[in-house]
Amino acid sequence: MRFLTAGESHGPQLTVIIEGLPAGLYLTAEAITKELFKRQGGYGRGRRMQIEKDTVEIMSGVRHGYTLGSPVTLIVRNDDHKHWLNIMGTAPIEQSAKEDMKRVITKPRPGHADLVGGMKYNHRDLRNVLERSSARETAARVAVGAVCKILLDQLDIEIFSRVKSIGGIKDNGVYSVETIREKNDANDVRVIDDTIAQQIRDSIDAAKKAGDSIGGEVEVTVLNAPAGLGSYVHYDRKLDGRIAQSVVSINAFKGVSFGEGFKMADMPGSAVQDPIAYDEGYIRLSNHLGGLEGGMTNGMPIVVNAVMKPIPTLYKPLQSVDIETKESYQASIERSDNCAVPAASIVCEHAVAFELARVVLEEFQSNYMEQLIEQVKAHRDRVRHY
Ligand SMILES: Cc1cc2nc3c(=O)[nH]c(=O)nc-3n(C[C@H](O)[C@H](O)[C@H](O)COP(=O)(O)O)c2cc1C
Ligand SMILES: C=C(O[C@@H]1CC(C(=O)O)=C[C@@H](OP(=O)(O)O)[C@H]1O)C(=O)O
Repeated sequence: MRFLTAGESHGPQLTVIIEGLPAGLYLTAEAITKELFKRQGGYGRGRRMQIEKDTVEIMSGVRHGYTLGSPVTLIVRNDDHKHWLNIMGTAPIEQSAKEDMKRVITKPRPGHADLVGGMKYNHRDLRNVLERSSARETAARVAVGAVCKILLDQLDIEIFSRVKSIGGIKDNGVYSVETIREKNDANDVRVIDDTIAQQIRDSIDAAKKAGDSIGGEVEVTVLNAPAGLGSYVHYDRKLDGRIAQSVVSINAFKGVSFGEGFKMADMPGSAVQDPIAYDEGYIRLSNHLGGLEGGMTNGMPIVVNAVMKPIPTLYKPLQSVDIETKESYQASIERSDNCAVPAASIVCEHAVAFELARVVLEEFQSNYMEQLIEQVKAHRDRVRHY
């Protein structure tokens, strides 16, 4: 399975084509949209999210509610586009109004793609860069992940996420799966502890007031993935590596780890490796490694931690240089979120869902859903008795 996304942040729409889905998967636009709504929310988002009502439309590959095995095309219209008709229009530059040309961006924001993107593609208007480098694209990635979650649900594989810290304020509690499942969407910062949720909101407000931004850490959990997905035999088949690529490619994500993650550097081996036992199947007596050994799932929950840096657009901008005059200026200010960690946790969850679904479809015969379900069941039975 693979996908392509297209679309500029203030263009007419985002488009996704997903190729390689089995036939016979029950898929509705409403179910996908439900996941997109979660990404739209979250404390710290800017005004754009009040303009949009991210709603998915299915344009191909589904008939009477079921996938056909042909490419599935999804679109999400940008409601904000109507405010950008002249700026994002197709009229040749000579016909553009002087007013619009004044909105050319020449003062790159440190930490965003503006300067290097401009150098690389030889753009003089940095809007040509930011329109595509914007995390608007992550709405399309969530749409893909939502389809993947629906597919994985048919195989009893569940994926969810939560926020573990924002701006240094941590929700360090050890929570059961049931608690996380029940509480991760219960507040607008997606932490489990309500007192910490309020401290985080205050911290986001304080950063906003100071013209600053903050980042944080998120956790994605995958339950009931069968053992043996991925492979140890070659670098690009290792599932931990594939998940890491998928997650770090999300805008502003700078690090990923599994299970105990970077803490492992300070732990002895006896506290890191997970002892093996047998109880009508192979189990582990702990899950420090986060469900992955040798680039393969080991049957335990997969636990992915990921770090998002603070948003680069600052209302109190840092020093920059005007690319036309080469003079020192403050960077330009684009309308912006000041913290998008809660929204980004949803993106991360869906990026992991894509990698999981992709590896499942590689591993098992999957022209149609019944075949896939049967194959996964047979595999689970075999490894249980191995
Ligand atoms: C959900 C989400 C929302 C974001 N919103 C903004 C924003 O409003 N303003 C901004 O400057 N960056 C925002 N970012 C981050 C930038 O898109 C990102 O920093 C930029 O594309 C540069 O890429 P890099 O940080 O991965 O190097 C957001 C990221 C995510 C995941
Ligand atoms: C549009 C989304 O996020 C955008 C991501 C983003 C950026 O620079 O990454 C900048 C902002 O764009 P705008 O200037 O249009 O408000 C965010 O709103 C979204 O998440 O759907």
